[in-house]
Amino acid sequence: MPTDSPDIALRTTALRKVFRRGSTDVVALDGVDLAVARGQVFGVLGTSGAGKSTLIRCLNGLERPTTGAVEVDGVDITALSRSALRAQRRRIGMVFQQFNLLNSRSALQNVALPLEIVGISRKQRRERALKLLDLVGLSDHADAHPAQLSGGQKQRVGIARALAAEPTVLLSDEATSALDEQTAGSVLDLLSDLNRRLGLTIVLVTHQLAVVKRMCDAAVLLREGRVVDGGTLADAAARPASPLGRLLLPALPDGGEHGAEVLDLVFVGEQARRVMARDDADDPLRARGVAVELLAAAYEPVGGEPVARLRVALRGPVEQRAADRAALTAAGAHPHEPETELELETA
Ligand SMILES: Nc1ncnc2c1ncn2[C@@H]1O[C@H](COP(=O)(O)OP(=O)(O)OP(=O)(O)O)[C@@H](O)[C@H]1O
Repeated sequence: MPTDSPDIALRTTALRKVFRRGSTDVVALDGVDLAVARGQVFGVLGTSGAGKSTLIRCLNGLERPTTGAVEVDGVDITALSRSALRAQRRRIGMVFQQFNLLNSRSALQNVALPLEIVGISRKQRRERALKLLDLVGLSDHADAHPAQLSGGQKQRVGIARALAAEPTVLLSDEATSALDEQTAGSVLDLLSDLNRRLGLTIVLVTHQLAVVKRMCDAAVLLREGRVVDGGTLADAAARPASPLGRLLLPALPDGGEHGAEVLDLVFVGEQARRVMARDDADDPLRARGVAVELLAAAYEPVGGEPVARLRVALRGPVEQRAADRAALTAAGAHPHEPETELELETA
């Protein structure tokens, strides 16, 4: 069934996957709804066991969901015959944590492999693979074998291979988790570049918050097979009750403050810029005579938008504090109750 909006590259509806383990059912996905807009970088964030791998396998057609739909380019891949599914699977390019390159083949031959499988001529394969290697900055390594390449270079080959069949969506399964920070950064920069230059839709499945903060326009947080929160990162950061937003906020140092009401203020976008510039004319901490004391501040881009988080103490009497809160909200702050930093546990 076609999607109602042509701008959705990938959609899941009420996706459910139940595994039978002995005499018990394991619900790996429990009604997952995703809508990834064309050209978006979309994050799927979750702890170990949340259902990320199962979701990936359903998205790329390796696993049939128990119920629910997976639409790629408006085509429900769960309803396809085997041969139609094989063809449609090319619409999703995969990048893997461990690269999954064939060691016996050169970089060029690895990139050309998906084209070989669909019967493209040797000459055309070579031309296209060379173009793709150039796109990922590896044109001078076409004849190198994986053993002669660094981790970052291997992943670039993996990305070029994933793009060979001109997919609608590039699905990255922890693609930078096995790389050191600097190399991971350059691979993420490459993905951002491909997103911008080619308008490539990218889904990043990861347990790394930093990857989502740096890369994604929007994300969902998966827990025990369910989407517990989602949306654009800036919106999530601004919503006090958002579990995703709380994970995305810039970290503040721990430290108790006694004898005062402590509040976290979150500013997003232009307000965040003004607050951090401490521009007296606009600073909501100074405006309106609010009696707050700044305890700590942190600033970070989240999903391309600046986010400032300030921890303040309200010192006045009860009525004054209520007025201060209202004034801060009116000045664009989103008050959050401070709590122990939420960590996304890693596997
Ligand atoms: N083939 C299977 N048979 C039975 N149970 C499974 C199977 N695959 C996954 N599960 C169960 O489904 C749940 C989700 O697993 P999944 O591997 O999708 O999580 P994950 O988020 O990818 O975790 P990780 O990051 O550790 O890989 C887990 O409880 C897991 O034990």
